[in-house]
Amino acid sequence: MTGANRHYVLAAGGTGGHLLPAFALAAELDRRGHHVALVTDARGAQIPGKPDFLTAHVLPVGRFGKNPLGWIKGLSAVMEGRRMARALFDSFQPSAVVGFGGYPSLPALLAATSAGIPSVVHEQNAVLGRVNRLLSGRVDAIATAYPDVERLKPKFLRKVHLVGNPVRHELLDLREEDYPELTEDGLIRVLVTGGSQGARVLSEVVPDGLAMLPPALRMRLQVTQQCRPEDLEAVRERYRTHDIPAELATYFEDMAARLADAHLFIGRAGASTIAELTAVGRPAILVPLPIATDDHQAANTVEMVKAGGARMIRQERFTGKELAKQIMALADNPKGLANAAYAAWSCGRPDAVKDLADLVESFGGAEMMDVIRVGANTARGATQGVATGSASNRTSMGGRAA
Ligand SMILES: CC(=O)N[C@H]1[C@@H](OP(=O)(O)OP(=O)(O)OC[C@H]2O[C@@H](n3ccc(=O)[nH]c3=O)[C@H](O)[C@@H]2O)O[C@H](CO)[C@@H](O)[C@@H]1O
Repeated sequence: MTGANRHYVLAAGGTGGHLLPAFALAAELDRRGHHVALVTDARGAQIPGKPDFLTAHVLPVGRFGKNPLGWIKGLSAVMEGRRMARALFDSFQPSAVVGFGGYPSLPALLAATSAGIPSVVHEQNAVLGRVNRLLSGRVDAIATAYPDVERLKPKFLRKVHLVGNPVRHELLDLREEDYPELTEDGLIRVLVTGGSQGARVLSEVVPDGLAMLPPALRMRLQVTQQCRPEDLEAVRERYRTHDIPAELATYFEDMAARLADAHLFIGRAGASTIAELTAVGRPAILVPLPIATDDHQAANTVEMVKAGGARMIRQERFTGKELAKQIMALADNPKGLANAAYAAWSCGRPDAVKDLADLVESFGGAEMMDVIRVGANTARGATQGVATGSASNRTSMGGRAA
């Protein structure tokens, strides 16, 4: 489709939420024979998971303080970052620059757009982040993870390409596997995680909430729960009191195996968590982080909830009683959880990294944007005039019809 041996620069900063999709795209572009460089900040350079071939170029962070001095400092860091990015582009000669959000994205994309280098931003959440918002008028394309993205001006919809969020291979491999068997009296395995940092509220509410389920259901529970280190002992004690078997850890390295076994997920609504649940097809009770910028975790739940694959509980209403009520609503008949699993699966975008790489590759050669207008995988995306990724992700569910 396109020639190999092009050069691309990816810019992402701060947290794994921005860096991990950049690493996934870097690996895909490298696999296609291109050269890739990363522009990040000091924090981003420490995030584990960077492919070995990827050289990281560190830019100063341009945080804008609230007072005039903070503003001047922020602005001068952005200008310095822009100058450094421009010097890198002069020697590396990228065909396109791709920003994933976080502070380093801003100077890198400013340098690209002012030099006439094609530019793309990828938004992982269902609300356009601050840096992506600032850049949306200047860049050539906006890749999104959800059909509806808040805080995106309608006049920029024509630049939008729905691709999804990249998901690790070992999780994608589970997409064609069946939902784990759920018999009338067999085990119900519940997985609870709070995102990369864990979440205290899950430790406080989930054990007692599960204990409020009717005895016939409660006796079948087997829990796997991520807890912050300081909460581990108290949570262990709660489960012991309720006589519910539970395996607890501060972080599970084997998420693929954990999700493969789980009948139900309870946790936060970070972008990767949602992408993984919908890639594998697991029903969920989602409790968005209330302090997430522009309430983006609540927005992230909308598609899954509408499809019937998840229930959302606001943290201020997240009590044991409410949790038990929502679980009962999901598992209201023997096929309830399996049906919800299928609904979750139908929201998955397993071709995210491929579609994003196709979009990026469409720059810099004779071939242009039409190559990624390959289908319409949501009616809403189509009516908005949003170019979408591959439609192939919606055709089957590996024999898991409920
Ligand atoms: C607290 C915070 O600011 N979170 C933001 C952060 O996501 P944050 O990194 O907190 O959460 P995500 O859901 O995006 O990712 C969590 C990742 O950790 C993995 N995991 C989790 C627990 C565990 O025991 N083992 C494990 O491997 C999950 O499988 C997943 O891949 O960036 C995302 C993308 O911008 C945002 O949507 C989130 O709102």
